[in-house]
Amino acid sequence: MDKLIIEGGRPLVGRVRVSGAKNATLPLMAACLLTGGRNRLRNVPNLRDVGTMAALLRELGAHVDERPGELTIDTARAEGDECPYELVKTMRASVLALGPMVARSGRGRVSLPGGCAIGERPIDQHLKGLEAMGCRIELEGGYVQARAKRLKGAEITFDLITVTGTENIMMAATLAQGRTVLRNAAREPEVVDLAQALNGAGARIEGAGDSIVTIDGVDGLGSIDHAVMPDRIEAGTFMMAAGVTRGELTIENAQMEHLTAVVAKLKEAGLRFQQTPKGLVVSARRAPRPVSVITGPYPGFPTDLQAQFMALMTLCNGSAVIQETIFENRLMHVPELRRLGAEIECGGNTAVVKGVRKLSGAPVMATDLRASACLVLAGLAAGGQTHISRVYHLDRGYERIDQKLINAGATVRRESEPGPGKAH
Ligand SMILES: CC(=O)N[C@H]1[C@@H](OP(=O)(O)OP(=O)(O)OC[C@H]2O[C@@H](n3ccc(=O)[nH]c3=O)[C@H](O)[C@@H]2O)O[C@H](CO)[C@@H](O)[C@@H]1O
Ligand SMILES: C=C(OP(=O)(O)O)C(=O)O
Repeated sequence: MDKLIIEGGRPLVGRVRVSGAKNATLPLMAACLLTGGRNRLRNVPNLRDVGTMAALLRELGAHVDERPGELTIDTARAEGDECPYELVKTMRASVLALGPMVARSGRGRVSLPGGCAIGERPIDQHLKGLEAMGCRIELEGGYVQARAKRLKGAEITFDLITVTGTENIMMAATLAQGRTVLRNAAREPEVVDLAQALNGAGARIEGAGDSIVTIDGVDGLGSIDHAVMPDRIEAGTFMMAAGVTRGELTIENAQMEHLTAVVAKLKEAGLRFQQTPKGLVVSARRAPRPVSVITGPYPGFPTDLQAQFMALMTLCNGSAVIQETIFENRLMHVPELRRLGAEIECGGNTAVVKGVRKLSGAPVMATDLRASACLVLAGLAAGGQTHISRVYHLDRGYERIDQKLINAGATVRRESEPGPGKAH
């Protein structure tokens, strides 16, 4: 297990480049199962989760060739139909293989993902969608088993907005017989990226990015050849890094249109944004103004940036209220932020952050991916040394973050510490 040691208290100044999005890459990799051919994904981030999804595809019989920034995934022989517990327990997104497996071969077995640090995260909506398409679902021995002769198009209204649920059913529907209409679908840009890649391979998906998505099933797909969209959560994290250290970062590859709600809040807090030929320049000169946020499905404020935003607000000149509405247990960074000197009161899923003048370094522990990013930001702003243990969480979703921060002037060191690793 690695830990990060950050010598904080200095502004970050320099350039950072945003990598391809984890949350777009994982469904795209699963989508390759639908094609039964040789697929190419570009702008792929080098992340632990990408390695796990590659291992899962290999387990199913695919040939995966990993090169820097690129994956070739040949699914001609991917006849396997079981995603085992050992892989699913380290990455919930493994469930994205279920829809494609059933669509392709009429059967799929996936270990039930179960809860994780941020909440219970059931998959009932994925299963409801598959059942509506004619699947028989059985739960047995901790596994979900789905079977169908050929999936049939259906009208499906999700009870709540689910990102991977929308992606799973959208993928399954591409090879179903007839038309599928998804209502109350997730509108996240990663859903759009997936639909574009599938349409490029011959799928007939309309409306991705809206809450109603229509998919006309086809008999087969050609190959996927697609460049993964930039990671909007990583871009947002860097914006907040500039803000919390009162520095100036030139962020390359940031897509502002995916971050409208976030940029609006950061501007309210006093951060400055300037689009230049070299990238998006984000800067801050003084303590942020207090700004309250409520997380919501896209285009709302993303839950995956809530913790990092809280790190920024710990140094605001007033009080900010931060409310998490997507996951029931996603404020675990609060006690760790307090260890760095933050003043935060929590009630249920709401945190009231009373800005302090400065944070000071301390040993802290990362509990999940975005909580880790929040602690990195707070550590960069805090005077003295912050030791962040369990950074394997961070490595699930941020490509070489320590190196990127060092390039922007941060003093960060990675050390290994004894003990077993666990992803969730
Ligand atoms: C790989 C990936 O893309 N992960 C993202 C995806 O996760 P993921 O797709 O797992 O998250 P969902 O959008 O499904 O979850 C939203 C809420 O719906 C609930 N729910 C979901 C499905 C279901 O069948 N039943 C149910 O009750 C969840 O417990 C949660 O409370 O979207 C989340 C919300 O933006 C992000 O935080 C994750 O980074
Ligand atoms: C919660 C996240 O990811 P996952 O859905 O893969 O656990 C995240 O990216 O913040």
